Formats: sequence, structure tokens, C-alpha cells
Amino acid sequence: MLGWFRKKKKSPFPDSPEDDASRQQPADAPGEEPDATIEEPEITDPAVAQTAPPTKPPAAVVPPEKPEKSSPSIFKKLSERLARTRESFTQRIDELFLGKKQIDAALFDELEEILVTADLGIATTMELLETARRQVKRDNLSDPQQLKHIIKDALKSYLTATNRPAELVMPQQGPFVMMVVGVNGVGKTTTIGKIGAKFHAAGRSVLLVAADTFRAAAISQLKIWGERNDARVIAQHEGADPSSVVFDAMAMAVSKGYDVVLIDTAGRLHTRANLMDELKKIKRVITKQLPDAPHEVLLVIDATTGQNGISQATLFNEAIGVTGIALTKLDGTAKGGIVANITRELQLPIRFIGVGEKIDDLRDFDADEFIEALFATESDDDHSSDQLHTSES
Ligand SMILES: Nc1nc2c(ncn2[C@@H]2O[C@H](COP(=O)(O)OP(=O)(O)OP(=O)(O)O)[C@@H](O)[C@H]2O)c(=O)[nH]1
Repeated sequence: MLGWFRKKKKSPFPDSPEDDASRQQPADAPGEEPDATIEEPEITDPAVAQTAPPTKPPAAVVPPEKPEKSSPSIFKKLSERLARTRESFTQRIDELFLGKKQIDAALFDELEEILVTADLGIATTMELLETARRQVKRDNLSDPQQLKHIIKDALKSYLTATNRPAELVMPQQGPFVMMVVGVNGVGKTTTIGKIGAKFHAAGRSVLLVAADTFRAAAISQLKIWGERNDARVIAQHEGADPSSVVFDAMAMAVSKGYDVVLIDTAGRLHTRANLMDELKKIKRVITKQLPDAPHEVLLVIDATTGQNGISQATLFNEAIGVTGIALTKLDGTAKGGIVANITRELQLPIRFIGVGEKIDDLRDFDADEFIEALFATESDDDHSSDQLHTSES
């Protein structure tokens, strides 16, 4: 849970007793006020809001004692949730290699078809196969099993080859602000709910912001997640100016000392230009109140949409600068190869993967764990997870 914080080599947060005290919930934090879900923020005067000092220093996310991936059962669950991709990808590779005595051109042709079908994308597939061909030739390899290892390693290298740090860093001062964007229906609100649950479980106070005012249902849905997570929800009426909702929420987050602000945005407006303009405006409003925020612009992509997700990412990235990806619905697709395509094409880190609709079905993305889960066979599920466990301890 919250692996990006857990993975930090050096904590930016002081360890003094005063700081421990400062990590308590804010005075009106959801944990102390169960019925705190509200529609209208208390602070609406921009002048007051902008100058209101934090009531306490920000809290750090306390690393959980046990890393999530060290549990064999959790690894097995991940592997099961990736079953459709495993069937269409790993198992097909195994079937292809079964009984084959040599690596030849025909084998590469069939491999190409499998990789493209798993949504690795043409360019990524071609590059991967070229790498593999060169390695086979250079090392004079003949065993198809060696080729499987080359594919596995190449995929892993794509998953880790991002040009930005794959770990999020909590700010020294003020709340951690995450703006969540993506086209409609990809799972933005659900992902926010799940991320909020992770923070809540780590003892952090969370403010959810309903900046998708385009649809009344989106506001209601966020409120439900707020109730589930004991998180305050800042919302206005349908059709309200999203930037004004965000302005009020930011003011409240700063003045009340919330640890985390998660902002839900619209996925659909009358035109794409309108949507991008609205997102840019929201981002400006955030930055005006907290110069180093948003700390994360998380783009949610639905894995089942395949290559379309790449175009969406390019569009959002050009407009507002995406810093991380949440890839949802990996449980419902046979085309999980999109993961490698996204990281290679976009050079953006994947922060989370969604593997189901339930609250705990959002996982911190870990390239090693993902590849092991994808390549795990039923018989070695437990063995693989043991290895992961050992390497962690
Ligand atoms: N199977 C599966 N379903 C998911 C996952 N993440 C989200 N969903 C489902 O996807 C559907 C759409 O999710 P929402 O959170 O409403 O999507 P949204 O992007 O906020 O949609 P808009 O508000 O229309 O922009 C819901 O039925 C979710 O339960 C996932 O990882 N796996």
C-alpha cells in the first residue's frame, strides 16, 4: 500500500516527537467527525482563503510495516486477476515454444502475432523482436526457453524505463495534491475512492473534491466514496464552475491541515478543447494557492480500450502535463500488454493498476511483481511469491 511513499530511500519527514504530534488528524478531520461529508466548503472568501495559514504542519504518510507484495496470497490474487492476459499472452507463448527445438524465423513470426494481439503495439513489438533477434544471434542461442527469458527481460525494461521518478514524494509543507484526469468511464472516480481508502488506512486525512460538475451522478458517486472512506467531500451543484470548487477545496485543505487532496475532474465536456481548457484552469487555480501543487496529475486509462489509451495519454499530456498513469480494468482484458506499450511510448510511470471493482482492487504498480505475475504458471504461483517474499526480507 502506498508503495511510492514506502519506497522512498530517505524520508523527507522529520522524526521528532513534535512532528509525530503534528501527524494527528486535523481538528475537523473525517476520522473525528464521521458525518463530515458536506456539499459546501466553509471557506468561500478568496481573500481569507488565500492567506489562511495552515493550522498544523502537514502529515507524512506513515509507511505500512509490511510491504504489500511480500504476501504470497496477494501475489497469487494479482496473478489470477491477470488471468485473461496470461491466457492470451504467456500461455500462448508457452504453447508456441512447447516441443520446439530451435529458434527460427517461423517462431519469430508467430511470436509477433501473439505480442500484437496482447496489445503491445506494433512499434513496441517490432523493437522487442529486433532486440531478441540480435541477442539470439549474438549469443548463438537455440533454446526457445532462452527466448522466453529475453522477452520477459525486455518487457521488464520497458516497464521501468520512464523518464520521471516512479515514486511520489510528499511535500514538506501543505497537503499532497493529486489531480485525477481521463476520459469518461475509465474509472477516475472509482480510482480516487480506492486511493482515498489507501490513505485512510494509513491514517491520513483525505479531502475529496468533486470538480466533475458536468454530471450530477459523478458528484453523488464521489460522495459515496467519501462516506466509505470517512473522507470529507467538497462539492457544489451540477454545472458549477469546477475551478471554484477546487479553489474552495484548496483553501480548506490548507487552512484545516488536510494531508491529502484528491481532485476528480470531468471526462467529457461539449468539446475536447473545452475539457482541456477546464483542466488547465483547474491546474492554475491549484498552483496559485500552492505553488508546488498539484504534486501529481494522474491520468486514468482503461486497459480494455487498447491503443486508444495511448492517444488519450498523448492528448492529456500535451494539454496539462501528466505525471503518472493509473491503468484500470486489467482484470477484464486479455490485452495487458498495453502496460509495456504505455511505458515505452509515453515514458510515463504507471503508479497504479486496477484489477477489479472492489475498494482493495487497486494495486501500487511494481514492474517486477507485474512481470512475475504475468509469467507465473499455476504450478509456480506459490514459488514465485516465495521468491518475492525472500527478496524483500
Ligand atoms: N473490472 C473493473 N472495473 C473497474 C475498475 N475500475 C473502475 N471500474 C468500473 O468502471 C466503471 C466506471 O468507473 P467510474 O469511476 O465511474 O469512471 P469515471 O472515469 O469516473 O467516469 P465518468 O464520471 O463518466 O467520467 C465503474 O463501473 C467501475 O466500477 C477496475 O480496475 N476493474
